[in-house]
Amino acid sequence: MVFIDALRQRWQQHDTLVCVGLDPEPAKFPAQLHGRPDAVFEFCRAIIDATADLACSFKPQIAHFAALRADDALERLIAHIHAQHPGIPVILDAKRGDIGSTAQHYVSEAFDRYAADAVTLNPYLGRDSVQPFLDRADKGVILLCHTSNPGAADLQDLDVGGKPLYQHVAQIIARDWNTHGNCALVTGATWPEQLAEVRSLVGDLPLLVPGIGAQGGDVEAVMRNGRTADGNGLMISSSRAILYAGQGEDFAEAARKAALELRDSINRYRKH
Ligand SMILES: O=C(O)c1cc(=O)[nH]c(=O)n1[C@@H]1O[C@H](COP(=O)(O)O)[C@@H](O)[C@H]1O
Repeated sequence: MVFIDALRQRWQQHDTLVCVGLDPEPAKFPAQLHGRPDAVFEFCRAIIDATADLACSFKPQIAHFAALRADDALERLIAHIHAQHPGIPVILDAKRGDIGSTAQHYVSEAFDRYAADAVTLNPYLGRDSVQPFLDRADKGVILLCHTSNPGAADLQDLDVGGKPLYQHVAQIIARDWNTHGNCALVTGATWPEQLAEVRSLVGDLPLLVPGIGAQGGDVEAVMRNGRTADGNGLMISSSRAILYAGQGEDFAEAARKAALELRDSINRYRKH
């Protein structure tokens, strides 16, 4: 299914804006998984199965797998999501961005090798670096606009002709790059004013909002400033606060409880 349609279906029919981030860190795994050869797969699969009905999307972060030589586990996890939880889109968080000929290989990596439904990209190299992704009209292209980290302001807030750079990024992508309707933007939960600015510039464009949970973003501020008029429009992602909510045998249930609490706290602010 087309990424954006799958996402809308999750928002509306499954009543959730929660994006479950998959950022495996073996040192934080529960004791029963320590030393197991396929621990990354087993840990993430347990989280996926425990939270699937609460998720509008899953977002594996590629460096967390590649650094562990667990690319194969990532492939199998995405295949598992598609087979066991069909209809839940997978966002490969890779933050790619390179000249067009190399970008073609990143396209194959994300969509052919890993079978992701969407990918995160850095727009710094400009339109031609993103075009091979935009051309895959059924896939989501999620571009960094105002990131969640403290250093986001260093470049993204620079004044360019009377307004900050991130506002140009938002406008150019929404107006010029979104010809197939498959673009979305990353706007961190830790910058609620900028989130409101972006929402006012891009209409109903979907926004991926990391920074809730471990980075301290506030759900109410995100909802007030980022939701669309119909109470949707957001993929509010949380990784560590869900994945490592519990360290014991019942880690998957603890993760489910954390995801449920996040979904419910978001839903309190969807329609007001
Ligand atoms: O593109 C992202 O997902 C992303 C963008 C951003 O601005 N900030 C950000 O934290 N992320 C990612 O979102 C996840 C946040 O993890 P937690 O802070 O544990 O919820 C990490 O995988 C980050 O790489």
